[in-house]
Amino acid sequence: MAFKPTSKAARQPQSSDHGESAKNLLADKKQTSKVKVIVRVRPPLTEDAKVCVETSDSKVEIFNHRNIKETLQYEFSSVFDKTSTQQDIFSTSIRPLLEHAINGENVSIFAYGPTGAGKTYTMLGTEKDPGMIPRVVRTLFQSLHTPQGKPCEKHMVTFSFLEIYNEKVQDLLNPKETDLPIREDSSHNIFVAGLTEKLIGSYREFSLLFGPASNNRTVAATKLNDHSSRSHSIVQLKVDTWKDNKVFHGKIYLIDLAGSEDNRRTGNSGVRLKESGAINKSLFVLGEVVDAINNGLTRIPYRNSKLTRLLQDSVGGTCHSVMITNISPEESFYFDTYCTLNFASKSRRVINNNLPSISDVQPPSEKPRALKRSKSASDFGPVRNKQVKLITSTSHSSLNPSVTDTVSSLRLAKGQHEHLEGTTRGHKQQAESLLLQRHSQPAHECQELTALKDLQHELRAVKSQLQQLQQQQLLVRQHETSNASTTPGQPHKMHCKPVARVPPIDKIILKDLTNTLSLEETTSHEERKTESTLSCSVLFSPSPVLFKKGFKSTASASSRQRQDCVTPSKIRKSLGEFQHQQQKQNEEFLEILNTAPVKRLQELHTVGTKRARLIFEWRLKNGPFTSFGDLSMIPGFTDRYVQSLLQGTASDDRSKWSEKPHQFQMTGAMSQTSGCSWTLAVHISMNWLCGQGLTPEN
Ligand SMILES: Nc1ncnc2c1ncn2[C@@H]1O[C@H](COP(=O)(O)OP(=O)(O)OP(=O)(O)O)[C@@H](O)[C@H]1O
Repeated sequence: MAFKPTSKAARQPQSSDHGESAKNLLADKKQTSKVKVIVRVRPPLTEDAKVCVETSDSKVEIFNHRNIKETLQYEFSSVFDKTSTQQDIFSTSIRPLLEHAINGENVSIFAYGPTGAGKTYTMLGTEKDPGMIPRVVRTLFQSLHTPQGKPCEKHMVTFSFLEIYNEKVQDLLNPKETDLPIREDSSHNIFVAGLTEKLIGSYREFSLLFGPASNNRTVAATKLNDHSSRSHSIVQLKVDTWKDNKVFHGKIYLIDLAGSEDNRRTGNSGVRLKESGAINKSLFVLGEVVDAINNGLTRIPYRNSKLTRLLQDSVGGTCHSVMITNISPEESFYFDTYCTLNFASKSRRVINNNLPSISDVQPPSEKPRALKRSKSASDFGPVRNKQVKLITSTSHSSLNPSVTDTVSSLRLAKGQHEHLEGTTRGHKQQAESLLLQRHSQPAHECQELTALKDLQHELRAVKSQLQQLQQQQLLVRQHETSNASTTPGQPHKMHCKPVARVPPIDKIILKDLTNTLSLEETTSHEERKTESTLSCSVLFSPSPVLFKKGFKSTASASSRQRQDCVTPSKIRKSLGEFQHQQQKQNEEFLEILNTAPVKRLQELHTVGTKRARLIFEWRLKNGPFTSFGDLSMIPGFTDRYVQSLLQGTASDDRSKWSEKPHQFQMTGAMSQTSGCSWTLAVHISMNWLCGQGLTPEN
């Protein structure tokens, strides 16, 4: 190498004496380049795994757990499915960026995703199938070498390797340095003071340093990944280029982020739990930074974490960034995938598949219904596979919509069940380890006592949620069994209890509402209460399509008039609208919880400054709320408070409604299932079938 490293202050590509290229760069500075977000779906890890992710062109689809009639569709710059190779990703999305670094611009490439989704595989790869890091270095040197394969004297490359672990910068080339400061020079270049920089002239020189240094990375086994990366590992390549007696400084960051974690599933405790808090906080801030850049905001919160502070001169501005979002296709990772897609893409389309819901159970139609979208049997993973299969098996007679829908319901209930079981196990482990600590230390020294209390509290909430789901699962399974045994052409039967017959849901709903109306006739005051209790949150006006169209409009009329007015189709429609509205409101509320600043949060009903700050801090530490249930994990947020926050009513209202089992169940379902309107639908319908003193023969 003919050139010595230049001073850090010289690492400013936009200096006015950089010649023509620099002028162009200066002109470009006005434009802020967005972070390109691509998605990679890894192959299922076992052959018989059920998958829940479907990809097409630049779109990713998953089913909507809040409403099984719907599909969520996300759009990205590019989507790489399970068959994609490292070479595909490198040649289409990464290689074009290298030219920018050689021209003196900054480039960052980072892999984001939940633990076990394939980030390390994508960035590092294997010996046989190298990932982005080795490919970038190899290709960079190929570009910098002369056609004869000799190093070109116009360029110089320095290599550094660091990790950010628990918000501390550690030098992986010199592991003794464990907490290096991040600084900014007078030209706004960001650098790590004291970080080892090694001059490298070939890929071989790089691998000789990189291999051993990788062993210094902090990895540990979690329940979901035996070699889980517990830190953000960052390869830094500085590329200095001399041209026309001027020097251009480019920088490439190659980042394997630590996995975004749901500690309820990873079973993390103690040190792992602390690591996890730091991981989730920095990823949350990274998400905010990417959002701010992609939305063209002027204030970008780089300083809120070490990771984003370090990336300040390499993400946004004139820099070129690609975020590779890794997701797992297995159904067991559904909630991770759902959160990751929401993180990576702030916009999504909800597609109504127009399938009947479990509350729409009807006798089979005469002719098989055409599938709305004519797709192959592999369409949308096993959910649709199963539907297609079931449809085929009944195609000689009639399509029984309830069977297909119930199967989806059951699968979802199973998914939630597994999720909660994982959660419960995780909490138990955490509680056990904290208890151990408690016994081994004097009480006043045990800093984790508060955490233990919170965990025990949370554990109780999760257990009751689990019980709910188990009951639902049982009911749905009974329902499925009865449907599956329905022979083609026969009227549809639904078994609430073994071998029991139940009339079509229309009649049940009508009867149910008529009962309700006669109850309501006794007190119009209670009717008003019902409305407010049913509203999920005081944030939203008490809903009520159901009441506007059903209960309310008929409450003052005579019983006969009411029956005329409340037709089954009206009620079904109202129910559908109600569920839809409920779901929309829930999503809006979650959105507020996940995005609103403290000032906005404190405007929510019963949320003062202190609680708003607690919500905000929890979000910072643990990432976005995935459901309303998460609220009860915030220290000081009791179940009772969360319920009253969601319902917007004093908690003692509930007891009044226990007189009316269907209403009580509706509110109960909403609060306990974190606003999952699908569960609400199951509760309503199952309760209609089994509760209210309705025998199946009625
Ligand atoms: N595209 C792929 N093809 C084949 N196997 C893959 C692919 N992606 C990931 N895997 C495998 O999946 C497992 C988990 O991958 P990996 O360790 O890269 O996950 P990760 O997202 O880095 O997890 P963590 O955040 O916990 O470190 C590994 O066994 C890996 O070999």
